[in-house]
Amino acid sequence: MLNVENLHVEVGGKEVIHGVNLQIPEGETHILMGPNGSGKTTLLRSIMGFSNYTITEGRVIFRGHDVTELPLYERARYGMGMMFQRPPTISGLKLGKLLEVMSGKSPAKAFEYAETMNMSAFLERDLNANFSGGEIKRSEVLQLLVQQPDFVMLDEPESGVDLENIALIGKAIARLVDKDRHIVNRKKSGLIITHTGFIMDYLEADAGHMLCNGEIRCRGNPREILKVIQEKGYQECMECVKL
Ligand SMILES: Nc1ncnc2c1ncn2[C@@H]1O[C@H](COP(=O)(O)OP(=O)(O)OP(=O)(O)O)[C@@H](O)[C@H]1O
Repeated sequence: MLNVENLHVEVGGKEVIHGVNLQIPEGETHILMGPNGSGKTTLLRSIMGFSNYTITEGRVIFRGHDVTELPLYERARYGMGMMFQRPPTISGLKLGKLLEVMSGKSPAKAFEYAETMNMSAFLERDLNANFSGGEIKRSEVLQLLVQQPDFVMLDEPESGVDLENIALIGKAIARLVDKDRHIVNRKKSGLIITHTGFIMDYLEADAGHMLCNGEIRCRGNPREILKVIQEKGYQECMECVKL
C-alpha cells in the first residue's frame, strides 16, 4: 500500500526527517511511537503532501504510484486520508455541508455516521468553531468515515478524549482500518501515532515503529515496544534496534 523510501524532510528551514524507510502492506495497521518533537507529525504530513513540508530526498510510493511531487488533494484522490491533530476552524463552513460534499451521492449515510459519532447536534455549527478537544476528534473521525479512504493516517486519535469517547472513537477507527472491509477488492491500511497505546485496545496493530530524532530506531511488536518505553524509557528502545 505505502512505501516510503529514504525520506528526508525539511520544515521551517531545518531537516526534521533524516532518511526514513517505511513499508505498510495492504491490510496492515502500523503504530508510530516516539518522544515529543521526534518528527512523527512531520512524517505523516509529508506522506500526505502538506505544502510547507519539503521533501529534499527520497520518495513516497502509494499503490505503486510515485506521489512524492503530487499535491495533497491528488493523494486524497488516490485513497489517502488523514486525521488532523489540530485542524483549523473554518468560519462559514458548516460541518453538515462539508459532510454532504464529502459524501457525494450518499448524504444520508453521512448523517447516519454523524449519529454514530454523537455529532448530529454539530451539523449546523461552523467547522471546529469552539469545538472541545474531544469533539474535534469525533468530528475528524466522522469525516474519515464519510470519505472512506483506503489508507488512513491518524495523529494521536485518543489524546484529550474522555474514557467513554475513547471507546466510541476506538471502534470507529477499527472500522476505518478493518482488514476485512474491501473497497473494490482493496484492503484497508493505517498508520497511527500514539503515546499511550490505548488505541491498540480497539484494533489489531500489525507492527510498530519508533521514531527518534527523525530516524526510525526500532521496529517490532508495538505492544513490546510500548512496554520497553514504559519500563525503561525511550533511550533503551533507541538502543535495541530491531530492524
Ligand atoms: N513549521 C515548523 N517550523 C519550525 N519547526 C518545526 C515546524 N514544524 C515542526 N517543527 C519542529 O520539528 C520537530 C518535529 O515536530 P513534530 O511535530 O513532527 O514532532 P512530533 O514527534 O509529532 O511531536 P509530539 O509528540 O510532541 O506531537 C519539532 O522540533 C518541531 O518544533
